[in-house]
This record gives sequence, C-alpha cells and structure tokens, in this order.
Amino acid sequence: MTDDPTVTGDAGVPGPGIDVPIFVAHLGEWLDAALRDLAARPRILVALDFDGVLAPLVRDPATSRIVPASVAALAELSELPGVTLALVSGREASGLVSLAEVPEHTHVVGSHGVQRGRVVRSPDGGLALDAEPVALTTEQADLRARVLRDAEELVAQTPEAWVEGKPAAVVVHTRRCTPADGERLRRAVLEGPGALAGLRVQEGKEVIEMAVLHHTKGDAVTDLRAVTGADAVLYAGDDRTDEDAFAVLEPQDVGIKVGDGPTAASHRVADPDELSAVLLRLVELRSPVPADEVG
Ligand SMILES: O=P(O)(O)OC[C@H]1O[C@H](O[C@H]2O[C@H](CO)[C@@H](O)[C@H](O)[C@H]2O)[C@H](O)[C@@H](O)[C@@H]1O
Repeated sequence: MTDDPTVTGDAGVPGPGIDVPIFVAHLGEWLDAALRDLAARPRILVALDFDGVLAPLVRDPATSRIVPASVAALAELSELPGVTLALVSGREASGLVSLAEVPEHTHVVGSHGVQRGRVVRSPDGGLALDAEPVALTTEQADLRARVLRDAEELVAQTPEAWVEGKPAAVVVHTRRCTPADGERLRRAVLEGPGALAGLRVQEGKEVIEMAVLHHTKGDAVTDLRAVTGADAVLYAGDDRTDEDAFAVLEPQDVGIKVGDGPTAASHRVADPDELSAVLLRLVELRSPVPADEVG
C-alpha cells in the first residue's frame, strides 16, 4: 500500500505516471488509440459528468468526493494549452462547484443543462460559480411549486426518501429506501406530480427529476463545442441522462460510459478509479515531451 492519495486503491488501475502497457492491458488498445488521436487535436474539450464518474455514488449526495487522482489530473489538464474543461452534471451548479474541486475557469453545466457558468476565484481566495440566475415564468414557477408540494407529500409517506429542490426542478431520491418502498414511491411520483403537463421527467440512478425547463446534457455539449471551438470532445458519463450527450458526439470524439448499462458511447470503463486513469493518460499524451527526451 502507499500513502500517496493520488494512487488509486485498485491494483489493476495505473496511478500517476501511467504505465502504458498496464493501461493498455487493463483498458484496451482501442481506448488508448482514441486518446492518442484526441490528444493530437489542437483544441479539445474534456466534458465530464460528476456523480458516478468523477465521484463514486454514495447514499448522501452531500458527502460525495471526487477521486483524488482525478483532482490531480484535472489540475494538470487545465494548465495545458488548447484544453478546456467542463463539468456537465444534473446537480445544482453552485453546490457542485463547492464539492467538485475542479480548477478555476472550468465550465460548469448544472441541472442537466439549465444552469451554465464558469468556476472563478472569489474575493476570499476560494473557488465559486459565476453564472446567470435561472429565470422562470410565473407559470413555470407555479408548476415547480406545485410539484414540490405534491412530491413532499408523497415522500413523507416513505421512510428514507427525500426531496431535493433545484432552481427549475424537483428531484425525488429513493437510494436509501427499501427496494419495495422505492418502487412504490417511484410509481406514485410518475403517476402523480410527474404526470403534470409542462414537465420534462427524467429518471436517473435512484432519482426521479421533474423539470420545468427542458434542457439536456446534449444541448450543453453542443453549445460548449461551439463556444470553445473544440476540434474534438471527450465526454464521460454514467447515467441515462448522459445518453443525450453521447448522442451528439461526432466521429472524432471519445465517449466513455462509466459502469454498466446500455449506452451509445464508444468506450466503457468500470468506475471512477478507471476514469481517473483515463484522465491521467490524457495528461501524459497531451504534455510536451521534455527536451532531454526528444530523440
Ligand atoms: O449528472 P450527475 O452529476 O450524475 O448528477 C445526477 C444526480 O446526481 C446526484 O444523485 C446521484 O448521486 C448521489 C450521490 O452519489 C446518489 O445518492 C443518488 O442516488 C444519485 O442519483 C444528485 O443528488 C442529483 O441531484 C443529480 O441529478
């Protein structure tokens, strides 16, 4: 064992200073070739989902933590010319920035595309979100308030369920429920508040999200590609809502599904530890070769 926090706990996953034969043996020549091709492009966008991708899934979202090796990889990527970083998450964006430990200037997409901003240095020296507030019409605000009220009534009848409010959405969480309770609540939510006209309803991992604004992660990736002028995009995600982003990727892009489940992504890794190895490999491929190693 090592005390180095940037080394992953999985003995099969390479840590910093990637051992290329181990990386290729573990994650495949095809993924390595795709990363080499991506790294050779002048301008690249590295767009990443948070929960289940940078951070392992946990019972309490407030305790989520990004894998330390990914913190290190993102810090290094942010220093490299032609690399733009983006978080593309279902989470509320300002809370995401305080959890995610991503570098200054990272683009932040929250609430599945509803919130857009950048990570900036705040006067106290910490990092904060700079984003336009979300504007709702009166009808949208009324609908959100009604969904919140109805969802809270249903959740009050279900042990360990809880409701999360976002600027333009209401989310019912069932991760801590028994399977039977979770399924009963899921049906009640979909047939109750989730059936109201004007909502976009998306199911994720033990969550049901009811949004009054209808953006997707796919819209966000398309916009980020245009804004950053990226020649190619790496997108990694683990959930059904990430399929909207995989769907807008182009042949030169690299889509990585993290974990099990059907996907349109061209590549797959097992978990956030393996994704950190991908990011570290990209750092290595993109970094200038030291002068004394040029042959
Ligand atoms: O797009 P993402 O960054 O993956 O956000 C999707 C949802 O993430 C959070 O919920 C998920 O992670 C929690 C912590 O690991 C877990 O408890 C929950 O079951 C997962 O669905 C977040 O709380 C939601 O608001 C996001 O929509």
